[in-house]
Amino acid sequence: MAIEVIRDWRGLSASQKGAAVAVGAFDGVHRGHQAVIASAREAARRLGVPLGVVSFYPHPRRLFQPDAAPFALMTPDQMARALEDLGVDRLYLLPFEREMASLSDEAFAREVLSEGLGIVHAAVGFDFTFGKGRSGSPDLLTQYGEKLGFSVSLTPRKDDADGLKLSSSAVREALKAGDMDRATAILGRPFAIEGKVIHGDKRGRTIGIPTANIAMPDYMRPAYGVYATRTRLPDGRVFGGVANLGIRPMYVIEDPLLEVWLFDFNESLYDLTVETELVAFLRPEMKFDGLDALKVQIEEDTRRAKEVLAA
Ligand SMILES: Cc1cc2nc3c(=O)[nH]c(=O)nc-3n(C[C@H](O)[C@H](O)[C@H](O)COP(=O)(O)O)c2cc1C
Ligand SMILES: Nc1ncnc2c1ncn2[C@@H]1O[C@H](COP(=O)(O)OP(=O)(O)O)[C@@H](O)[C@H]1O
Repeated sequence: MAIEVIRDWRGLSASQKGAAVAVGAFDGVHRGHQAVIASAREAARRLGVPLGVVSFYPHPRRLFQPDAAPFALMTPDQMARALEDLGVDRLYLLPFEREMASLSDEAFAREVLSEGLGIVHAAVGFDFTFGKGRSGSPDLLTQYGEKLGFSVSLTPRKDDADGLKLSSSAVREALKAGDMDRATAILGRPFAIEGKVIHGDKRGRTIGIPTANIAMPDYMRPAYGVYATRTRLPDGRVFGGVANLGIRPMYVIEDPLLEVWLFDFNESLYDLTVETELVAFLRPEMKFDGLDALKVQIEEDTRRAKEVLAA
C-alpha cells in the first residue's frame, strides 16, 4: 500500500488519526532512525493501529539558521519512499514555521501529538528534544503521554562497529570525504540525489558525452569530483553511469551541478525527475588542457565506473 503524506496536524479526519508514530527530523532515514521506526512498528502491531512517522518540513534548522549551508540528505519525496520501504503507512510532514517553533514542550505533546494527530504511541530516540528552546526530553514526553493517553518508547543510541554514533552528521562527514562506503553503511542504502534535468551549455553532446544536469540547491555538498552512478528514470529503468559533481574548474559555474552520463542510453531526459545514486567516488574535479584531454580522462573514468558498478 502506498504511503499517505499528511502535511498538517490541524483539521485531520478521524481516519487520519490514531497511529503509533516515530517522531524526529529523520534526515536521511539512516539505520539509527530505522531503529526508532522499528520500535514504533512494534507498537503499531501490538496495538493494531497504522504506523506513522512525524517529521518536519522544512527541516527545523532552516528556520533557526536560515543562512546555513545546504545540508539536506534527501528531499521529502525521497523520505516518503524510504519510509514506505520500511512499511510506514503515513508520513505526517508538519510545516515547521513560527507557529510550530513557538510551542512549548507541553503544547507540542498536547496540541500536535495528542489533539491534532491523536497518536496512541510515540517512539523517540535517546537524545530526542522537542518544544520551544528544546526543553522537552523523552522523560517529559513519557509524563505527558501518561496524562494525554499515549505510550512512549525510547530507543537507545545505535553505534557502528567502531562505537561511533550512527547519525546524519556522520553521513555528511562521510560524503564530504568521498567515503561512499561509509555513507552507504550508515544510511543502509547509497546516498542519492533526486532532481529535474535542466538544460546546460550543450557542450557535452559535442564530445559524444551528453550529460543530464541536475541542480542541487538543498542537498549538502558531497566531495566535488567524479562518481560511479546508478540513475533511476521515472519509468523505473535504471542505468549505470559516470557523473561529475561540482563547479567544473574548466567551465566554472556558480552553483554546483550533478552532471550524469548514462551508459547505453540515448533519449531526451529534459524536465524528467531522475534519482542518481552516488555509488563510488573516483577522483576530484580537475583542470585539463582542453576538451580533448578531458575526453580522454572521461574514457578512463568510464572504464573505472563500469568496473565498480559490475563489482
Ligand atoms: C565523467 C565526467 C568527468 C568530468 N570531469 C571534469 C573535470 O575534471 N573538470 C571539469 O572542469 N569538468 C569535468 N566534467 C564536466 C564537463 O566539463 C561538462 O560535463 C561538459 O563541459 C558538458 O557541459 P554541459 O552539460 O553544460 O554541456 C566532467 C564530466 C563528466 C561526465
Ligand atoms: N546517455 C545519456 N546520458 C545523459 N543524457 C543523455 C544521454 N543521452 C541523451 N541525453 C540527453 O542529452 C542531454 C545532455 O546533452 P548535453 O549536450 O550535455 O546538453 P546540456 O548541456 O543541456 O546538458 C540530457 O539532458 C538528455 O536529455
